[in-house]
Amino acid sequence: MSEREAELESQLLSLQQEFEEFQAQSKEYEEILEAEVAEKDEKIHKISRKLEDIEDELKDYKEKYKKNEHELTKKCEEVDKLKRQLKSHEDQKRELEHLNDQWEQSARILEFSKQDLEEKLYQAEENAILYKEELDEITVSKEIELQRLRDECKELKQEISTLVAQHGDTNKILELEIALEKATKQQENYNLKLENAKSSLPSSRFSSRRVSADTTIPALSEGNHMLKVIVRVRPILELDSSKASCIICDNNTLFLSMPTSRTRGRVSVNSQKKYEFSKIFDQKSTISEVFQEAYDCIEHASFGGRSCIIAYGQTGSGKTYTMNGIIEQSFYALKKLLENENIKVTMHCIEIYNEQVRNLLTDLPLSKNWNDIVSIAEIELQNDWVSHGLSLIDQTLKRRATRQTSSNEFSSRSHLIYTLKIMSGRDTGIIQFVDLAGSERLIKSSVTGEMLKETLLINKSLSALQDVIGALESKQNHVPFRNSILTRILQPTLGGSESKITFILNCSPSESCSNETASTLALGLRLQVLDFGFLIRKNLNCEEIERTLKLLEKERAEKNTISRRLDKVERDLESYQYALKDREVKMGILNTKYKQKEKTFQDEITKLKKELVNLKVQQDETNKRLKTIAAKAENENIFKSKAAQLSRNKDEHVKRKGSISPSALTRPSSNPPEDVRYQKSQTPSRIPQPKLSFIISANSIKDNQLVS
Ligand SMILES: Nc1ncnc2c1ncn2[C@@H]1O[C@H](COP(=O)(O)OP(=O)(O)OP(=O)(O)O)[C@@H](O)[C@H]1O
Repeated sequence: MSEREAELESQLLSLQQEFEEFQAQSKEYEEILEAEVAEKDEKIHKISRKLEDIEDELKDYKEKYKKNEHELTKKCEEVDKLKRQLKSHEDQKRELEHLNDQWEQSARILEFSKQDLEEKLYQAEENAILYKEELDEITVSKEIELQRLRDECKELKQEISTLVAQHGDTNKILELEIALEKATKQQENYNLKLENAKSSLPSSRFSSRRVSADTTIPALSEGNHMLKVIVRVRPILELDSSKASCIICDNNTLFLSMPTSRTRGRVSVNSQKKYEFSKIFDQKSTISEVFQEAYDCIEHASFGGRSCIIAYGQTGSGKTYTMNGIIEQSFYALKKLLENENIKVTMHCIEIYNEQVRNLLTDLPLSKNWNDIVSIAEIELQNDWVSHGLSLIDQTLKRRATRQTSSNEFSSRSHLIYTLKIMSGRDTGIIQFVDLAGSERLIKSSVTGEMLKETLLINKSLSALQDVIGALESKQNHVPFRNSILTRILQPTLGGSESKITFILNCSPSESCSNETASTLALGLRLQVLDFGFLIRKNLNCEEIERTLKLLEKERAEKNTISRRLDKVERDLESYQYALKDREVKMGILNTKYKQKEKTFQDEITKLKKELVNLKVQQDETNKRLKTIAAKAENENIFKSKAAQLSRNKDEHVKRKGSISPSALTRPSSNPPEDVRYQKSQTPSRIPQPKLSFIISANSIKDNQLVS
């Protein structure tokens, strides 16, 4: 082997070694890259999956949002509809108020004409007395004349008989007989006139007053219902938000100051309403005074009749306070009235809460099955029935459902009914004491949720009670007792044919309660006018009065219908206003929720976009590195071809050596060929190429995917 050959061989060897090193290095590098690419692949895959999920979720939310938007539009339309309804109700209310004003005006006119008629009646009665006196005088004078005629007749008869005896003159006898007949006829006429005058004379003022004093309570219907409406005003208390009083009582007239307009929340003008009731108890009244007015109910029950004492009014107006006092006094009064009777007394204490019934003498829960509860709840009181009954009532008061409302810290949220049955022989007297739940205006009480349901049900049962009384008042064939549990339980005493009812209107004098007081008194007025005409008709028989009363009655019925409609519209208005408020609140919550969700999505999308940008940067870096590797592989290829060229040159040189002299072959070459010098730093030939093309293509695919 020549020196040149050995040199080339060593060069080749070193190149081969260098190439192997490079190959090993590049393999290592390739593995790292492959692992890195696989990892990136995995990450990209995961992210694209997450992206897809998020896109799906986004799509879902967009759909939901669209749906909610649709719902929102629908709700907005509903709100608009409600607003329109509200407006029409307000218009209706205004119209009804106008009608009411008109009615009040015509009622005032009728009241005047009633007074006028009463005046006329009084005059007629006065005249009747004078007429009677005159008639008495005439009667006396006529009786004297009659007596004179009788005497004359007697004288004539005697004269006739004397004449017949003395002369037998028939003409004279005939003349005298005619005169006698005339005198007799005249006497009969006088008698007849006297009788007629006596019978046509109206009863005296005293007698008509006596009749009305016997029937002081107006009848509720054709039957013998007797209703008495009384008012009790409690004093101003610590709990009242306004200590100013809006009520002035003057005997049985009550003046109520009402704020009529408000400027920036401050009352600017006050109007005064006047009410008249058969009895008004002012702030200083005692329970004994109030009880005196309910006494006839107690007496009636002690005789086996049906009686009902009801306390009505807004929450905190003193219903429970008054009713407790009345119950206690009633028990003692009944005991006194029935002292010598052999009686059996039963009692049940029922609470009606949210149209469910509870026996307050047990710990059993509320139930819808009112009939069963009522029949089971009845218990017989012991011999000392007064103290037994009162101690049981004490227990029930502790069990009653109460709640703090805007107007009362311990507002009773249930209707409480105590029913006492007094059995004596075959007679059974029943008396019901009813402490109604506080009536509250929805807007003022600003209630929501469970409390709202409670208030709505209380108001519903109170209006059912009004409807029942209204039906009894207008003598309808159908009385809607079935509309609420309250009216069903009160049916024995309200619906009986000989019932006595005392309705106590409890009022708070606080200025802050003037609206509630006005609505309590309005109900009282409706009750008070029941069958006023019936009472008058019973005692008087004047055509004009009859006509006027009929008119008055018609007007009253009309007014009551209008008032009931007004009440209903007001109630509806309150419910609508509440519903509107509720919907607005719900819409607000929904909007906030949407906004929150939208923000969360936006944040997530921003985060993902950032991640995507980071990944792209990483991908670019990887691509750059791959490109460097590809360039290196390119160089390697060039190096390989150069190495091949070198080996070909070597082969040629060997061949040429065979033909050229050995000296020429052994001459050392001071300058190795240019390409060999270059090749020294390159990779030797016949070394397997790293599989870079795969990596490049795989990465370019990923790159393209990411870009897309
Ligand atoms: N005539 C009165 N004299 C003094 N205090 C009274 C009088 N009437 C009521 N009160 C007091 O007023 C408060 C409210 O009365 P009460 O509980 O009887 O009202 P209510 O109408 O039954 O209320 P609710 O319907 O909310 O139960 C109580 O503290 C009571 O003692």
